[in-house]
Amino acid sequence: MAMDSKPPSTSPLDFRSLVRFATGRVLVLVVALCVLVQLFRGLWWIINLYLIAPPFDPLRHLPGPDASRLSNHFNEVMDPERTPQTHEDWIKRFGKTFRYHGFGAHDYRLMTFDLRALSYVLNSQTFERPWQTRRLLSQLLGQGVFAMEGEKHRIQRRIMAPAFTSNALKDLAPVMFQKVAEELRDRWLPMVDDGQRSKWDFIIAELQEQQPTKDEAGIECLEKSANKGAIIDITHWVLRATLDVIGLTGFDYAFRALETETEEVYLAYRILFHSVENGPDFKRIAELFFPIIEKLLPDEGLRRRNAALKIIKRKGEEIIKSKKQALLARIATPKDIWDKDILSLLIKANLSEDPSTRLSDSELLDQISTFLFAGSDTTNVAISWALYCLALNPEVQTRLREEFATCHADSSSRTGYVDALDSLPFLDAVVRETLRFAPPAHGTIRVAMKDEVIPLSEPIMLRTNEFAREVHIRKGSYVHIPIEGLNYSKDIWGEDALVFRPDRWFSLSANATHHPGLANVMSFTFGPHACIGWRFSLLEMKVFLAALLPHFVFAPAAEIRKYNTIVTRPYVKDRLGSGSALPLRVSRYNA
Ligand code: HEM
Repeated sequence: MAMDSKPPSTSPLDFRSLVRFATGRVLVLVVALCVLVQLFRGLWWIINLYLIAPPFDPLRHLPGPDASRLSNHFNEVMDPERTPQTHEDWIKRFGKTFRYHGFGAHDYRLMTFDLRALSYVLNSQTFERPWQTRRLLSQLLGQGVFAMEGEKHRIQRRIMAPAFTSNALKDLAPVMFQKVAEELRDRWLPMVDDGQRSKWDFIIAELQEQQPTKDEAGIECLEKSANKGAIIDITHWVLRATLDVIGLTGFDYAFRALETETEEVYLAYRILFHSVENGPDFKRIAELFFPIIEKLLPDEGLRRRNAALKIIKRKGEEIIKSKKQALLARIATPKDIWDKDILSLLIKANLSEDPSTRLSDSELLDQISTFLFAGSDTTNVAISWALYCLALNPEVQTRLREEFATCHADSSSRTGYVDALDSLPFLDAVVRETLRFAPPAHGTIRVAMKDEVIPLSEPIMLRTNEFAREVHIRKGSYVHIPIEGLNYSKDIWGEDALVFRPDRWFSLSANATHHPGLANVMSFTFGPHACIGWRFSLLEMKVFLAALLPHFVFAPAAEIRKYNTIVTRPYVKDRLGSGSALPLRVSRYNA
């Protein structure tokens, strides 16, 4: 339709039309200008990102693998099936500090295995978690400690620290960890005795028909234990147990996940776990950068996730309310173990009169989500990998079982149970070796908040053929901290770093003894954002192994591969679509 652009004539009535006409024109002009400005900004952003900024990025001088304009190294640095080989190759070719490419040739990212550089980055206020990581986590967990930086983060850590001291954990262990671990054992005993069959029996039979396993150790174990016991999906059961543990120890809340899988908060968490298990697809990644997509194009997965979050929020509010009342009513009584559980500490901070340490109701709720998630998913994976490593190493399994037979807790002492477990050197070695060999978090990222210079312990040769003792990095650049790569570093762990060998913990090299990582490994990182729950996890792993190993023998049932979806999870090879699973053949141990 043709537009009439002739201005109307000027009678009083026409004057109003003229004003309307002019206003309309001005509005169109303003909108067009705004669109133009935005287009120009977008264009400038793209030109700057791809053409102007890269030639001035100081990281371009670093050695490292090259990528073409649109390719990237994400698979090389994030796929745990490839990273050990990639890291080894890159360290050989480029040294301990190099750069790789993120979203294309323009995107230089620093990766370093130099412990001095890492200490600098992880301890410095200049390097924060990138907003993309924080947004991803806050979509699931709200504004908990994971999403915080600066002063607010420091205060939240200080509030929660007393819940994670060795003493506080010693009180919780026998009551909660042990109780749940023994319940898991009691659930498995009849399954194993009756040779109960699950969907994994059929899937594995099908896989073996298609492709018999070639792994000699696997074949040997399979033959020895064939048709004994039951095939149990370890991750499925251990996640139920670890959710029960963190529910009871952290929040005095019984999911009863081991007993029955019907409790609504448990089911809501399963939906959340499921939403991360299969890794983010293209739409989820796009939503991270442009949250408006979520609103414009909601999908079934998003609706399920939001419904689950609503249930968690409602239940969380109920838990907080009843715990607040109980705490206020008990304030006059002598302190008991609940004074130091996570929720009591959070509620005390919520009730605090000091505004600098007070947590708002919504912050309190978000912390609950954070701890339920961080405290169950990671330990589930850690305990599952421990049982997998033992299944592949029957001699280690036997030795550990023999050590448990020598362990007797002093039941008259408050800390007797934990002290007894802590006195078992081989158990400690197996737990640390599992965390080194199969770290639940494959890596982490920091972003420079301003231009910075990172010191190095060893000089590097730049592409300009000059030596450098420091790396210049500009605001907005990413630093990739390769947790698994550092756990496999031959410099620190020796030539057999890629082998699961708990005995290494009895003769550590100087580099490993002085390792800055918590528990001497990189798995919990270090610095102000390091894992607050590291002691909790070590103890939980020990308690579960102590409850299970004296009763069961674990053997491999299928070929397993690692896949990274927030944490490094086990999957059955060629059955990735079935979700994360670790089927092991579990049989009774008869002494
Ligand atoms: C084997 C089990 C675990 C592993 C491997 C693990 C690993 C990690 C890692 C690597 C980080 C730091 C990430 C970074 O630097 O960007 C972290 C942070 C954190 N972890 Fe763990 N974690 C485990 C268990 C737990 C448990 C049991 C809890 C709580 C009960 C917990 C709570 C947290 C919290 C709250 C943070 C954020 C700390 C902060 O930002 O200040 N984790 N964890």
